[in-house]
Amino acid sequence: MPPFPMFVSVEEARAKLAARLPVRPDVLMPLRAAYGRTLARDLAALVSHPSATESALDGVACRADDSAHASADTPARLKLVGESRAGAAFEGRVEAGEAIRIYTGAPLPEGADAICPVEKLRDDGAFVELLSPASPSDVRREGHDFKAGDVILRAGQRLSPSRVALAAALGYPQVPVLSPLRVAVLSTGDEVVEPGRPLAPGQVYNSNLFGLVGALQEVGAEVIELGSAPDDTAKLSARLEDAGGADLLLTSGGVSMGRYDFVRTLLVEEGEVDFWKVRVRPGGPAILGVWRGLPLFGLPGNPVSALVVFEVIVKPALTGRAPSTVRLRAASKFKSLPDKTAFWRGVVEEGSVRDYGEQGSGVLRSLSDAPALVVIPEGQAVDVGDEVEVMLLS
Ligand SMILES: Nc1nc2c(c(=O)[nH]1)N[C@H]1C(S)=C(S)[C@@H](COP(=O)(O)OP(=O)(O)OC[C@H]3O[C@@H](n4cnc5c(N)ncnc54)[C@H](O)[C@@H]3O)O[C@H]1N2
Ligand code: MOO
Repeated sequence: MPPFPMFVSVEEARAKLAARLPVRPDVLMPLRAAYGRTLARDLAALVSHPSATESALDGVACRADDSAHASADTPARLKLVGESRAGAAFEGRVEAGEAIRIYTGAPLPEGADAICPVEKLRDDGAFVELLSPASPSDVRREGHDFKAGDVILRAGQRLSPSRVALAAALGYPQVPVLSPLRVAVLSTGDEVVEPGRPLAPGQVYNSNLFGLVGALQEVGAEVIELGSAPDDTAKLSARLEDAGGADLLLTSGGVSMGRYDFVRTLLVEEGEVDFWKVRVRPGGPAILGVWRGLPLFGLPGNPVSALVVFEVIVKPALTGRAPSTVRLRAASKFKSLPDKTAFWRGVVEEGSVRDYGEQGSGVLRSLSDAPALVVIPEGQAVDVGDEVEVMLLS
């Protein structure tokens, strides 16, 4: 028996990796640089939105009672007493029988409680005729979206474009975010070649490095690119030593059963192993350990396995969030092995999901053509028409 756990579940693998990551300090970051970062604290609104009760349309503001029976045949005739523009409010009060011109986002004056849009008006300069009743529902109340003091954004949320916009709307020029994790990425294998160089038979372009750098950037990590290392323990160690300042070493390849699987032997012989092998398909041979004081997660070399294990284990550990899933009807059969959760590449069509067909771990097109992972827990089979859990990848 090896002196470390083997065949851990996906959840155990996530938890063990998360436990190896350092706690990240908060930093205050200008909002314009914060896209993609993770909020470190809840954000409460500093102001209300809208900041005043305002019009949702271009038209006139008046009292609803004055136009309750207005129609094209019997228009309501009201006296124009002014206008309210966004940024230049009407300071007076709208009395019975009066209206003001008003524009979208402009403050509603006192006395008025309804809006009639320009399409339903005749305007002769001094008076307006409303051809249909002015509507109170076209008034946006102060604080209708959020009120000052309401907690609107939450710690742990990733700042997507809409959340960055929302943080600005709440009134924050800077936001507290988690300082990014620094992740060093290294591909291994004598056969791995950088694109742009000639490829001899038996060699393969280093697709894992590019996929993993992109996946890390997507989760807001700071990436240290280490390129690739040959199947040689001394050279592998030398490359990993270049990862100065990294919080995590992320490698691909060299973790399975072969004699040249040096990432595994490096951890077993020179480090500490938290686990080797996960009850997952694809990606079973993944390994986690510590080498010279740094956590090292070894992804399998097969390109689909590397990216799937990143999505289902590494990304949740880095972000602290389990993958979000949807439930869809299966349009083909799916099954897993008794002791492995399967992540099938699936195609989503018309609200259901079908098997992509080619499920080989070396066929990257299965992920790029079918960026949906159908999750089949250990020992389960799914029939056409059953509901399945699906992770939608970007
Ligand atoms: N006897 C057994 N053999 C294998 C087992 C097993 O249980 N028993 N597991 C298989 C599984 S599952 C996987 S996944 C692979 C994982 O192997 P390694 O992590 O050791 O990866 P390598 O052997 O180094 O490479 C596998 C495959 O991927 C290609 N590769 C590697 N790096 C890259 C890269 N950066 N870019 C593109 N492609 C890459 C490599 O050329 C190989 O074709 O082991 C099975 N074997
Ligand atoms: O998982 Mo390996 O990941 O089946 O090729």
